Amino acid sequence: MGWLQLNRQQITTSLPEKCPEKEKDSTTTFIENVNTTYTATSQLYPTQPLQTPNSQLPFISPATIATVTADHHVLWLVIDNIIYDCTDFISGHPGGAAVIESFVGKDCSWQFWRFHSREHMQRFGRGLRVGRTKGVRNPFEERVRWVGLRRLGDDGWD
Ligand code: HEM
Repeated sequence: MGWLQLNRQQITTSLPEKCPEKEKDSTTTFIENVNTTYTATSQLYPTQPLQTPNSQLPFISPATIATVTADHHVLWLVIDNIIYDCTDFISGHPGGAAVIESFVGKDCSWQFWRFHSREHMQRFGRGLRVGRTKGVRNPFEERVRWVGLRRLGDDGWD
């Protein structure tokens, strides 16, 4: 699968033994580490309440998605015309960061449904919704797999 790169490695960073930073409170945020691009964008396009139906999410055009994600500081994905902000989620994604990074600003609906259930989406995806859109392209064509008269994975849910 050309579009898939699994990354299960645990990325750990440790400070050298004699580093003075080790003495400091681990909750300190250093100003040079604050991503102002993301802060501004997340204020402009906040994640939406869990109870908001998809149809009532704010509409964000494909052009805006392209602009917002252009510098890859803001990691938006589109799945079934819903925009998910994975900027904070990416570091904890069990499937690794690379797969999410490779779809920033793009549609990845069919790839997403190959690996996740509806329950995954409800539990982990719903809280990441920032808006809805229409017309964002998936860079890869889906190879349709057929089982009898039904499409594999088609459980009738939308
Ligand atoms: C809204 C965005 C996403 C959310 C909330 C999400 C959530 C999750 C969760 C909860 C798991 C663990 C599943 C389990 O325990 O069985 C997972 C695993 C995984 N995800 Fe995602 N994911 C997202 C986007 C993506 C995308 C775009 C891809 C690639 C197309 C991807 C590929 C994978 C893979 C390959 C795994 C590992 C599957 C396995 O080990 O069987 N994810 N993701």
